[in-house]
Amino acid sequence: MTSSALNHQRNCTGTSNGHAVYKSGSYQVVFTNDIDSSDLPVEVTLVQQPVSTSSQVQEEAGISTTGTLMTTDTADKEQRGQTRRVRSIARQDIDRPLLIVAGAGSGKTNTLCTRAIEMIKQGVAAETIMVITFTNKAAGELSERIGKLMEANGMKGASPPHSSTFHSWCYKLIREYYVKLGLSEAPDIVTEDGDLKLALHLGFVLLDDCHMLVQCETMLAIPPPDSGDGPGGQGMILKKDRLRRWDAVKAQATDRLDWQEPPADPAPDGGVEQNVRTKLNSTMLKSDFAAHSVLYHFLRGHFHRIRGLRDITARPLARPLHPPGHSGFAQSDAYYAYHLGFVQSSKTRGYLATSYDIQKRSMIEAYNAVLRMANVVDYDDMLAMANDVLKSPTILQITREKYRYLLIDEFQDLNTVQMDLVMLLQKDAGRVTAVGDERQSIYGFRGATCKSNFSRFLENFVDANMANTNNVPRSLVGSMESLVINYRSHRSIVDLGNIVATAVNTNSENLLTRLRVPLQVQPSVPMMPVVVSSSETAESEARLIAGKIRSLVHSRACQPKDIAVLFRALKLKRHRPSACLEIELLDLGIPYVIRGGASFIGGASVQNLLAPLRLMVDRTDDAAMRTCLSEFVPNIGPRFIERICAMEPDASGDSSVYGKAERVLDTKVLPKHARASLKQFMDTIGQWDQGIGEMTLQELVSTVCCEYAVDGLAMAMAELSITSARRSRSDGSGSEQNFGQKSITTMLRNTVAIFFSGRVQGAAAVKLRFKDSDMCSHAMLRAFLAYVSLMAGISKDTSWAGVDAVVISTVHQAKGLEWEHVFISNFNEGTFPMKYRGDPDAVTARLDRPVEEADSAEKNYYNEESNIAYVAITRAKRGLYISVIETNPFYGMARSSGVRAVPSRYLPVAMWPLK
Ligand SMILES: Nc1ncnc2c1ncn2[C@@H]1O[C@H](COP(=O)(O)OP(=O)(O)OP(=O)(O)O)[C@@H](O)[C@H]1O
Repeated sequence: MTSSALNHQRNCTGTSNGHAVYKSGSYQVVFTNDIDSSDLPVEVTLVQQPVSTSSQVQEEAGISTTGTLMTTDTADKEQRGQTRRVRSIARQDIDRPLLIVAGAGSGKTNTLCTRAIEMIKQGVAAETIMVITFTNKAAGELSERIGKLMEANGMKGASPPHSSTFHSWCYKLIREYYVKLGLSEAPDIVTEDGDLKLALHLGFVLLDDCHMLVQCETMLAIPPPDSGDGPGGQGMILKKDRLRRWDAVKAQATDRLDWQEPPADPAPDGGVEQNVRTKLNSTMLKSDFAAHSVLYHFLRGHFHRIRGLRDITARPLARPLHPPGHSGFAQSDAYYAYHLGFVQSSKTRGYLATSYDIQKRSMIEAYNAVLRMANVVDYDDMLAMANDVLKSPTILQITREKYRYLLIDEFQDLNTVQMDLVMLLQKDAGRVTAVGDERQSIYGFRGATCKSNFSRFLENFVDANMANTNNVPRSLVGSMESLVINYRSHRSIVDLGNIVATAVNTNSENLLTRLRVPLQVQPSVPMMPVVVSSSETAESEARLIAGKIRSLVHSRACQPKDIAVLFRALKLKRHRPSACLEIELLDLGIPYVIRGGASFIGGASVQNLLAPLRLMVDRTDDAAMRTCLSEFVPNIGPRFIERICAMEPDASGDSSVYGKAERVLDTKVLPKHARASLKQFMDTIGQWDQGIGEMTLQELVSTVCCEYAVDGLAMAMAELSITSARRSRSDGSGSEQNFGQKSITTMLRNTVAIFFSGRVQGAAAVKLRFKDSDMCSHAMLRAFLAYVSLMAGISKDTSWAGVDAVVISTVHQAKGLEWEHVFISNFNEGTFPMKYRGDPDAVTARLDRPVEEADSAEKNYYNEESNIAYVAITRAKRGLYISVIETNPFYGMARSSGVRAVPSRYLPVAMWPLK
């Protein structure tokens, strides 16, 4: 018997209105099934007792409460009281430091914005105020809130304070003072998708099998044949086999990368990617020794790593690793992600400066060297370089004058370098306001130094405005305020947040634990139940959530954009945890967008199918053409694709792969059977293109699916995860294969339907006034493809901002945001928290961990995991729906194994779904 069932037996106390009622402590658990479809899993609703848990939690924390509901008058008074309180905090001496430590939804950001307005009211020039946060979205929200407050305070039209992210502010500084960094021109920002992966790829590409590894090692250790420099360079007699091997290395590299002889001068408009290629090409071809050695180290770092990986997984790298845009890229994406993740997190944590092992160091150094050669900076560079710029006393003075007041949101997320920047700017003046919440510290894995941020603030800004009341030694206190009322959420959501926040055994009693008080709710806030549901599988969970979303949207309780579904992670190996939900939402015609992870619709199986359509709107889309060649043209493999790519551009300079494929048909470069298949493909695309204007978009998409959907099936099965693929639908569609194919086809057809539905407010379809009965045009097709990219989380196109769609997001990406209704998927052990694997690389090494706590890595890890649960819960304003899956599909708990998944430890036992 499961523990939830035990709990069921223990607590059942009778029935009420047809529902079984269970009591546990101060909870009332109502066993209900209020969802229309009878085959849905049973849902359990937690309703708190009238004298709510708020009072219990507050009493335990020593906070008195009457626990009674207030009248409207009282609520108004309460509201006015809070407004006064926020103002009084905001007005505290603006020239002195202020630290506000408070829980989720308690108005920290609000208070920060109000303080900026107070500063302007008191005569501070707006342009000397800098309000700073972490993400563009949060910075945008800050601007919006400040704008509204300015309007409310009669300052409409006046110039607002600067609001920026740390990174964009640092980048501005670097661009202004790049000469001080010894750079000849201002660096560009490396692009996540292209350049970073390319930098790593340049190492990988030569190393995709053992044979090549050995060759690279040998060949790169000696200068190439035409070298005049380097050790043993001049006059060195190279044996014939070595010469041959060198040519072989170069030939393979040429094949893989479209390696070209570098032009005399890099094309000025060639872009960052071209520059990286050109410079590294020349290191190979011209054998400039210094650059050659950089490449050598770069490669060395990688193949040690790759060998290590190979040992761990005991799997050879069977597939070549492909550059972004190459048709095989999706498969190798995981490798890039792994290596990029490693390099970036290592840089952030500053391993380079510590005694990290030599291979890893050389890998990072080499990676940095590639970026420097291309004169691009990544996000870590921006911070470190800004710190370097500010080492100049003159620049520091100018910058301090320019930004006299600094206001920081999400203070707990600063890393050491960001904290150093704050100190550099404000240590003497102390005109700094910081707001934060230790409970929302979830970026330890990226180097955030939460605890030391607070203590550094307090130690450095000892000039206290006022002491905190929680027995914090006055000598330590800079200036603190605690906001204790949550203005965002309904009572039961706040209660659950408090339970998660207090249930966790935190580290020893420290300053912050003394500052931490449970959140209270506005007494006037009505009580809405937190809904806990239990589903058998990921598929039934998806149906349950999608069904609930449909009822919310249909009942006009809210719009799709007021709803979020939060996942702990959106990509686990090759599984896409959101895949089932995406299918269900599309089935129901509900638009969605993905934030912070990979979606099923963004995965290779669906995106490959869109490649022919992409080609139709842009024949020069080489990535789409390569995808089509490798996925949909029989008899054409990687070798033939490279032969096509190696064709010369035509007289007009057309160097597109599509153009080359057309020309290759008139040559004997490919064997007859391959040419025949290629011709058939090109004819099909040509026919479809001619058909544009004669069929609707729906017909066009259906035609493409009919022709090609079956080809991407294997990948789709993997992405849907085994359990999804095994699902047999009630419509009797039968086999796994049918299901996969049907899913993809239906998904795309449904996506088209949503595109036209007019639901996607602010979207191009609406702006351009397309109708589903219109014949498809190139403009319509382009808009549709842009929409799919947005849904998939691939696009960063801002013209789609404000799209009315359900947000599917990771918890990390949801930080600082709020929605009317929040669903949390898979609230199981193993997901919330994710299992500690004891690997400091992967999870929890933190710079702020004192030496004596070194053995408490696991404890720190689970602390941060509980913060993640806390952040997820506290994003909800009105409705919180927690879903437990009984057979957790992502952690090997297959139903057949008989192992039942356990609800998350953060869910009080009284709330466990009963079966
Ligand atoms: N004094 C107030 N009166 C009414 N509503 C408020 C007040 N302060 C904040 N709110 C509302 O409560 C919600 C949360 O506010 P805010 O985002 O400022 O909190 P926060 O402490 O920064 O939250 P988090 O740390 O979870 O991101 C917002 O919807 C905001 O409009």
